[in-house]
Amino acid sequence: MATPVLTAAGMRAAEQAVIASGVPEYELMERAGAAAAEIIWRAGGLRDTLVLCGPGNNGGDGFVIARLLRARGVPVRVAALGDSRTSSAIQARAAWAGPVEAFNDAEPAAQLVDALFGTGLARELDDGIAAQLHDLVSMASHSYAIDLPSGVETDSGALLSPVPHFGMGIALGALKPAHLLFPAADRMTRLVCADIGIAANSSICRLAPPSVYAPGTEAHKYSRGLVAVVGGEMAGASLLASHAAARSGAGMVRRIAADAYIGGPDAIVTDFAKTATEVEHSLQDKRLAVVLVGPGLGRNKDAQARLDVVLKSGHPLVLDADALNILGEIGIAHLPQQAILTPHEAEFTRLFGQLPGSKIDRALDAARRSRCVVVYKGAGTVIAAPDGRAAVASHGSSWLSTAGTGDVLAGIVASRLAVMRDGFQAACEAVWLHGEAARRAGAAFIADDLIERLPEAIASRL
Ligand SMILES: NC(=O)C1=CN([C@@H]2O[C@H](COP(=O)(O)OP(=O)(O)OC[C@H]3O[C@@H](n4cnc5c(N)ncnc54)[C@H](OP(=O)(O)O)[C@@H]3O)[C@@H](O)[C@H]2O)[C@@H](O)CC1
Ligand SMILES: [K+]
Repeated sequence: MATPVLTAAGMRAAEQAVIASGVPEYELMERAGAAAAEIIWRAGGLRDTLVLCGPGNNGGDGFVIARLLRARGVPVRVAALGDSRTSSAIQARAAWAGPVEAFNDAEPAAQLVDALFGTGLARELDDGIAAQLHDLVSMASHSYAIDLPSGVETDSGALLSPVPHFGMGIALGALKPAHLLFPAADRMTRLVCADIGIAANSSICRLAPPSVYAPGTEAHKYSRGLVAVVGGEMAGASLLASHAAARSGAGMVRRIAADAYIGGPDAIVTDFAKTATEVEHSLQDKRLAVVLVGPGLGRNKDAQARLDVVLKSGHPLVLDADALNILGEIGIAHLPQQAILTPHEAEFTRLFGQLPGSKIDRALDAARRSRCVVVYKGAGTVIAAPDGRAAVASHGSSWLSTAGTGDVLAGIVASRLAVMRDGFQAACEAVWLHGEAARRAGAAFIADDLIERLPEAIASRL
């Protein structure tokens, strides 16, 4: 099941709904503290522990954690940043029977629990606080960020001040955008989400592993989907995209290009189309399920003419690379509805300008404006649909930052769209399969290696 992602305001609303149903706020704090203490106990056992508590409810969680770990025999010290300011945090502090040290004077411990700030962080940490937190985390062998690492902005994943790298992030009740968006997501080596009995409903989810279906017994190449990849005069990128599409489940792939290249897998048919009129003629095939345009298209007048006939073809479209760059110049008014766009950061800005908000907000805004599914690529790829659904991918590999991997992704998107026809689902499946192929390819791979791993990635989800 997809894990929901809630903003700070969404989390407060979910919390208020539970409180309105008769559960006291302090009970939620006890649940949160108990769930986190259980995780820490399992990971860290009887290690010497220092719990850092802030002034709000995140600090309140810290006092509960300290009390429950101590009850299990863990040697625990608590250091607080001033007085507790909320009624629940005051109650949790009162239930902690041990001493409370001043944060600035706290000595390091093998295990460090950061309960300074969570979703209520309003501004950057003072330099002294950030430096002390950094030192204590780096001197611990085990470190845990309660709800969020102190210093990250909940909704955007930005670092408001320097944030150390934690061994584990323990999200309370639901994931927040900062658990998946970079740079914050990179500050937690492992991430777990503790259930505290809050119904977290959201149209934004973490990208989940898909269920992929094998073709039915009646299937044939056209029922499984014929994908056309429209390229230009340079073969490489459109070949990569075509090859990736062929390895991702489509029944047949046809490359429509102006280059004279005749190598590549024999299963891929190349239509030599020197002019836009010839491309137009090739696209008149009613059996086409999806057309991908962009990889290797080029940006000259001829490329624009080719793109133009694709946009007018009436087929479901996937637009990538040079197609997005040309659209960035001529404007998104020319886009047919319900296409899938796969921009990286620079292409996204060219298409939509500088939009405000988090990467999730920007992707959703772009999807609404363009009435297309938007796959906003990069570390923490966000897939957004015009109806408000969004999925955030957090399991990509940093080795994906190499030439041609975008062409491969575009090919997978086109192929999954040909197989299933739902743009948002197809894009989600494609991003997951691309990430999984990268994980299986290991280190220092090239785009071609990813394609070879696609059948295994698909097989793992059958
Ligand atoms: N939602 C839920 O369902 C549940 C939530 N729970 C927990 O509650 C947490 C949210 O608690 P929260 O709202 O009290 O905010 P929190 O993060 O403790 O910080 C607020 C305090 O810090 C202060 N402050 C802020 N920035 C500062 C800075 N830079 N430097 C210094 N001070 C700064 C701020 O002061 P102010 O801005 O008002 O001056 C205020 O006093 C959440 O993450 C989770 O752990 C669970 O217990 C149960 C279920
Ligand atoms: K924290």
